Amino acid sequence: MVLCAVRRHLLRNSSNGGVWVRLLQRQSSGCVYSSIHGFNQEEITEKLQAFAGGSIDLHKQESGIAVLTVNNPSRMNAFSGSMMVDLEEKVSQLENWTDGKGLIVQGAAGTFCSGSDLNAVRAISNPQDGMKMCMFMQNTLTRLLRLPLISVALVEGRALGGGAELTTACDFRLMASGSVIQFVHKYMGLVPGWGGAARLVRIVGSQNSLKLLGGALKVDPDFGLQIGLADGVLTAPQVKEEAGILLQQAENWLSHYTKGPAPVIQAVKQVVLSGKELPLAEAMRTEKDVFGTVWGGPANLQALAKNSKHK
Ligand SMILES: CCC(=O)SCCNC(=O)CCNC(=O)[C@H](O)C(C)(C)COP(=O)(O)OP(=O)(O)OC[C@H]1O[C@@H](n2cnc3c(N)ncnc32)[C@H](O)[C@@H]1OP(=O)(O)O
Repeated sequence: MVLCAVRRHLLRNSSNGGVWVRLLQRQSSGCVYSSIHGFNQEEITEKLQAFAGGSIDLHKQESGIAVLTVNNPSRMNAFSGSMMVDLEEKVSQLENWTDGKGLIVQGAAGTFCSGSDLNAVRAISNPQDGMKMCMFMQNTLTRLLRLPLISVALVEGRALGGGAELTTACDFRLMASGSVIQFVHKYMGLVPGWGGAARLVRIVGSQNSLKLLGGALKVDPDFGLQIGLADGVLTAPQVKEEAGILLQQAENWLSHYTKGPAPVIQAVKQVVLSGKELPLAEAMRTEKDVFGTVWGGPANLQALAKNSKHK
């Protein structure tokens, strides 16, 4: 539905150089829930803000790769309510980053994320509030996955519960040696609610998903590679002083896919996303429209002028 709107939008503007800016703006409405589903963004934002602590830090780099850090180390990077609101704001900023090409999502201080802050969970343990929080996070994580950036979750330490769900809102997952992704929801008397189950099925299939959720299995890097949850394994540094090495390794890995001009990389993400999310005919039409944004564009004309050979 959203990409259909994007496609119509592109059609109206395909001869215009500002098309990508408008495409990005349009994507910010790429939510699953709106007022017609009884979702009231202001109301839940206010409620979440009451559970403070930690932050989501965004660092945009010259390379076109941004780093988003889940930062609440004293609680193993658990998501407080204010961090959920913070994440939504950072996703909005990324939607408007016209020079962006890639994104790395990591946790602070050597671990990824231990899910919802259990203190907040206890305070809003009624189903109504739970579902409002769930709609808020589904909207945000859907927008994160739909960013016109190639995204990677860099998993170090543990990704538990909502933290495991967050990894599925990225295009790829890189696991550091010794790391674990675990959908521990069953142990909490829950199922995923941040869209993690729906995305997991699309990544590892329904058989593997049933095993991971039903057994709350610990996914280490080898198991992650075997079932397709992990896309690569990185060697975790032995000493604290070398902590930045892992991020560097992840940037090197990602740069293989983000090398090139931003409009082309963003177009790559867009055609793959529409192929994944839309029925075939609509995906084809979207692909044609996105193609129209790069055909005859600066990168295309430069390549033609160079008479490129691809040996
Ligand atoms: C969307 C649904 C969800 O996400 S439900 C939440 C799912 N997550 C969990 O249940 C994680 C529960 N926590 C744990 O299993 C352990 O704390 C893990 C992460 C394995 C770390 O163990 P360990 O290395 O022994 O450290 P620890 O337990 O002493 O933790 C350090 C401090 O962090 C805190 N912490 C940890 N996780 C959370 C959390 N999700 N919410 C709130 N606080 C959390 C611990 O309570 C502990 O705090 P303190 O030092 O005792 O004050």
